[in-house]
Amino acid sequence: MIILGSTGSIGVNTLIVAEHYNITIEALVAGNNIDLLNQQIAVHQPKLVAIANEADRGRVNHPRVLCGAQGILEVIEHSQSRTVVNALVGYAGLAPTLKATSLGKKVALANKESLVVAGEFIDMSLITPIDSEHFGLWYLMNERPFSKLYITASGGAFRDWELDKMKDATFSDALKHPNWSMGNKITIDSATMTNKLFELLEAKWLFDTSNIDAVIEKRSVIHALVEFVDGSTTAHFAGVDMKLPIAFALKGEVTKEILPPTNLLGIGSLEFLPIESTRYPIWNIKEHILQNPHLGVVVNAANEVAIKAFQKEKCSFFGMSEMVLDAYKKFENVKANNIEEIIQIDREVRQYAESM
Ligand SMILES: NC(=O)C1=CN([C@@H]2O[C@H](COP(=O)(O)OP(=O)(O)OC[C@H]3O[C@@H](n4cnc5c(N)ncnc54)[C@H](OP(=O)(O)O)[C@@H]3O)[C@@H](O)[C@H]2O)C=CC1
Ligand SMILES: CC(=O)[C@@H](O)[C@H](O)COP(=O)(O)O
Ligand SMILES: [Mn+2]
Repeated sequence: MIILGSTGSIGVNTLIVAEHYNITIEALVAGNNIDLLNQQIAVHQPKLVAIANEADRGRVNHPRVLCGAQGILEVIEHSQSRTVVNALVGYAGLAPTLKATSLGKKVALANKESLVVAGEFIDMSLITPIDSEHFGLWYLMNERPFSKLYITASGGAFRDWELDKMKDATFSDALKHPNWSMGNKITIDSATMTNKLFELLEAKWLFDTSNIDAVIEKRSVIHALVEFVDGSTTAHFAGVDMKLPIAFALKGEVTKEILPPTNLLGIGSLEFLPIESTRYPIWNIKEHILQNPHLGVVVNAANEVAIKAFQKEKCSFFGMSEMVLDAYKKFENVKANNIEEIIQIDREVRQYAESM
């Protein structure tokens, strides 16, 4: 197996699961965290390694180190492994997903942006999601006909803040996720509800349905619900730990305990709340983008520019969704016919967003 993004939140959890199942690690890909990568190299002895920057090559304790975006593609190209775990973050994960699937490799996909940006052009038969909600949906559906899918949202860092106070929220405020410990980008996306919008699109491509919605469940005890044609609804309860979805993505079936069972008497009351666009302005486009999922490339590109601007204090918290919604309006008539056009649209949207 090869792991793209081994030094990140998902990558580290994936290595724990891989050790649990004695899965051989053929290659590791990291960005800048060379110290952690060297620790992982010492334990897993990969044949091949890639990192983001050439300047760090000398610090990596390995004889075969590739670098940059091209280096990641070469790792995939030269690997014998049938499975690639894509735990890279953002648009940077798309080309590796396309490379792996073009070689017929299975992709255990945490990098949801691959599907948000180019789901139409990805072979879903090779994709297994590493995402708690989509694992839950798959677990519940169990190949039975359903009438509607639901995923839950924690509400993110500002779910209980006064709207007025959110106007002055900072990047570090937004990193305080109420339930999960994750990488920075997804945590910011949780605060704006962009992560949930992305997850609706992810589910559209994975399960070929737009009949899906999201509700806030603040405890993140329930991750997904499926409403079946008979009118019954089942819910997926699981602990706040990605090792369960990862174990299923790697092993297909899991026959022993991965997480402590849910203590039903310890949960207390559960509540489902609506996602309101006054607090999460990105939710204004939810219905439209579900009917026009090809516009995911626009939202993702503008969102990545907006997050960088927010981090550099060049825009406010709500300024991020203003940037995204502006770009969405500007590019609402684009439709890519192939990956080359996806790449072009991404470039144009980023240029537009950066000029705002
Ligand atoms: N964290 C979670 O619980 C969940 C995450 N996801 C999704 O999984 C993906 C990964 O998320 P997460 O683990 O939180 O992200 P992190 O930011 O924690 O990790 C990202 C990983 O990608 C590496 N990386 C980033 N840029 C590059 C680059 N240019 N070249 C090589 N490596 C790079 C980082 O390296 P380094 O750190 O060494 O710089 C790190 O190993 C995202 O798409 C996210 O939406 C989905 C569900 C849950
Ligand atoms: C763990 C996981 O799957 C994340 O996508 C998490 O669900 C994000 O939390 P939010 O529900 O706050 O977006
Ligand atoms: Mn999720």
